[in-house]
Amino acid sequence: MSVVATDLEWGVRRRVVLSGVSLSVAPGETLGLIGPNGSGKSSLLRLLAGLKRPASGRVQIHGQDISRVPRRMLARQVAFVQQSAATDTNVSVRDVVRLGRTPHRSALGGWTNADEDIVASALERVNMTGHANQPWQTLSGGERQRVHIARALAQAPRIMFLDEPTNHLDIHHQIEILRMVRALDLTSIIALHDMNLATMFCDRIAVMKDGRLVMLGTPREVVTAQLLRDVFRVEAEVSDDPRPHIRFTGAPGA
Ligand SMILES: Nc1ncnc2c1ncn2[C@@H]1O[C@H](COP(=O)(O)OP(=O)(O)OP(=O)(O)O)[C@@H](O)[C@H]1O
Repeated sequence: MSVVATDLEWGVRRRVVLSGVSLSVAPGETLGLIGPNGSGKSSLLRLLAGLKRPASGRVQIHGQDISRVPRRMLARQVAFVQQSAATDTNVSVRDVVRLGRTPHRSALGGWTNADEDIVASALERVNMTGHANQPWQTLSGGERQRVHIARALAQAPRIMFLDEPTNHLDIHHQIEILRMVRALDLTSIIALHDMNLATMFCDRIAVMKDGRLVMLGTPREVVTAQLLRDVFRVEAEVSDDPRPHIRFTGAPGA
């Protein structure tokens, strides 16, 4: 499913947080969202997923304005993996992943074997089958992150939004999770701080700065020494074989 944003504006009280953001993500594409702290990545993801309403502008998913799509229908199509999301504490890992099935269940329909199989396979995909009966609150930070991703997988969405999905993960699981998301037959938009991971796993990269989208293109077009200096205020060398790879050399003037 495609995601198209047109001229989004959003703010809090009198402060403008996002301004003039337009972008278009093709069905099946993996888009990376990068930018310094506070540049508006999470806010933009929330607007694109329909969790917040823009002050002006609009978001269309599969050609439909999401402000007109009923919430339940939207929840069947869109999954959102938040940064360090809180979950009710007194539940098992399997119960957390079962929550992903909620939008697909009818008011009268019970829990089916098909639901249980989907939950089991979501746990398997993130390597958490052995933890299925463990209380949620006893998990490590990285394990929680993987369970949140399993919950999103159990939702069987057509579009997945992920806000810093790798921030608690060891390098093996960072790569595994991004490889898995990329291999899924869905559109994904992923806010990431690690630019080398963004260049490895994203078809295109969008760059946010001060609430504006300042660049959008392939990793090769976007990830340059100039961009790293202008947007992130770091000096770096970017090699280009076969994808851009960044070696940081210091802060400007350091
Ligand atoms: N509900 C809110 N109330 C007040 N300010 C907010 C709110 N939501 C976001 N902001 C502000 O908007 C700006 C953008 O925040 P956002 O979380 O979108 O940035 P980000 O690029 O995701 O940052 P990070 O890389 O640190 O996660 C920040 O300055 C933040 O303080």
